[in-house]
Amino acid sequence: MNYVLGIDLGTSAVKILLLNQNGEICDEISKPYPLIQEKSGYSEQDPLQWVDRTTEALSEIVAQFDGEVQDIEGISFSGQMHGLVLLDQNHQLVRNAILWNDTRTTDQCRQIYQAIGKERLLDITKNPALEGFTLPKLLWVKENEPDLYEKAAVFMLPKDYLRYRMTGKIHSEYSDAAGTLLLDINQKEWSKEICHHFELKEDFCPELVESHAFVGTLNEEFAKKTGLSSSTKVFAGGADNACGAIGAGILTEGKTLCSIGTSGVILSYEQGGDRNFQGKVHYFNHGKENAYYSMGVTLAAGYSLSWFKDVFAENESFEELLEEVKDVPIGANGLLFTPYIVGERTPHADSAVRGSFIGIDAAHTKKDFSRAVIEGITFSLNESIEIFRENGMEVDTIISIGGGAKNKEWLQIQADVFNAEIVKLTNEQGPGMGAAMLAAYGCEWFPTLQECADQFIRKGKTFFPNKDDAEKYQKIYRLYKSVYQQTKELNEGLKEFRQ
Ligand SMILES: Nc1ncnc2c1ncn2[C@@H]1O[C@H](COP(=O)(O)OP(=O)(O)O)[C@@H](O)[C@H]1O
Ligand SMILES: O=C(CO)[C@@H](O)[C@H](O)COP(=O)(O)O
Repeated sequence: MNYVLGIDLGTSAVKILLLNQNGEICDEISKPYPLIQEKSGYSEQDPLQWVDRTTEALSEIVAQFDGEVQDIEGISFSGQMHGLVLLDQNHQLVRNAILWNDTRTTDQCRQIYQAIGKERLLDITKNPALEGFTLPKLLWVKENEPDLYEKAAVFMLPKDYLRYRMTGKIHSEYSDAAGTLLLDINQKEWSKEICHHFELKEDFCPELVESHAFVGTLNEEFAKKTGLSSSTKVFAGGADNACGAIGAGILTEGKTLCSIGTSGVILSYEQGGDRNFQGKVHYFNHGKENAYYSMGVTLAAGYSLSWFKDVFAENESFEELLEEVKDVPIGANGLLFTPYIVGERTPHADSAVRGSFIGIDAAHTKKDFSRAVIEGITFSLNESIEIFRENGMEVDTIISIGGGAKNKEWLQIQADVFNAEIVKLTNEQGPGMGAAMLAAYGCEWFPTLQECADQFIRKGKTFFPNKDDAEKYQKIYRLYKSVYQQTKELNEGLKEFRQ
């Protein structure tokens, strides 16, 4: 029996899966690492932590593995998107990585529009200039840390840096490159026009490959440290949302995904790069060759819940925190939460807005707040579904993955708020499964990714919308939608008091 490893370099942790040829999970290990948040709006990580935690996790997997280590045939990756990693000429790190949920770059987004023009940027990249994307981060470093910028010889995305440290080879791949604002997503090449505008040398952007491309084998040093064989094949991998989609079988038109991790996304498969959402949702290359996906993003989905838990229920598990949610009626006894705790992306690209609890009553207890938090996150994701529906897409069945799919009350809330059937997968492992599938496909275990999905992905319980409950949620959703406009100005006024 042969095996593959899927490495999901998430925001909260690296999660590694060992899968056999039947798609059965033989081992899984997760190692957390911290966020570095020096100021409000800043979010960084030390890339060396990614490498060290991955090395530890792989060593543990190998130590627990009772087969022949040479039978672990391939490795691939899924990575948190958009993060900027800068290397100098000797391929040493220049600074910490600036992550996708860092929103310090509002001025740089403005500069991008001034230099390229909004319409032209949309033509080339299919996406607007958002604080979370990579190019604005690069311009921020240029403006604020010119000495460090001078030293930078190449930029990388998080999982591409990890792969470089495992193989010694530098590459980028289309699904993650699509989130940089430097890729011409239809031509599948770094945009000369954008690079030229910002004086980026040609070799500043790594060579582009497909997600399933074989990029080399493990280097001797990494193999020795982990106990893996140096003949293990390494495949490029994909952006975490592309991999989440692969791992959930979102490989044909009409399929929709809801993923609640640190961020939350509603993602829809696109066969071509030609649908026009005018930048209202993101549009990226898929991890499947020559395919795309569109997606709306809630910046702090799972993060809102983990923030709430850390601040108000530090010693409780997520299960304990959500235990009593079922005893609270729809609408959390009149309490409404907006999850804008680090700003928002879809539908409000706004880095200054912040979250709110509206309607706090002396009778409310913690369980009302817990329910309000998960309802609010779900309302925010519903705003992305609304955009898809307004653009003529039918969204009647949604595969739900990520930490948020672990709780059955929340899955039912998704069904009722989205007014769609919600399918849970039995072997749901989020993006790590997609990464492992890219390795399995790369190893030629299957002629297509679809055949790999047919073998590996198993559907579990379906949650059906309840008509009465869906109607109640519609009413509250209308109120939810008005909170953004009504609190926008207040939040701008409060901005100067944030640290
Ligand atoms: N048992 C649970 N029930 C509901 N939500 C959960 C549970 N466990 C984790 N979560 C949510 O899932 C999030 C983490 O999801 P995950 O997919 O692991 O994230 P990431 O890939 O961003 O690191 C947490 O922030 C939390 O809000
Ligand atoms: O910024 C985006 C997508 O545009 C995020 O989805 C990141 O890719 C991080 O994902 P998670 O850690 O929440 O999985």
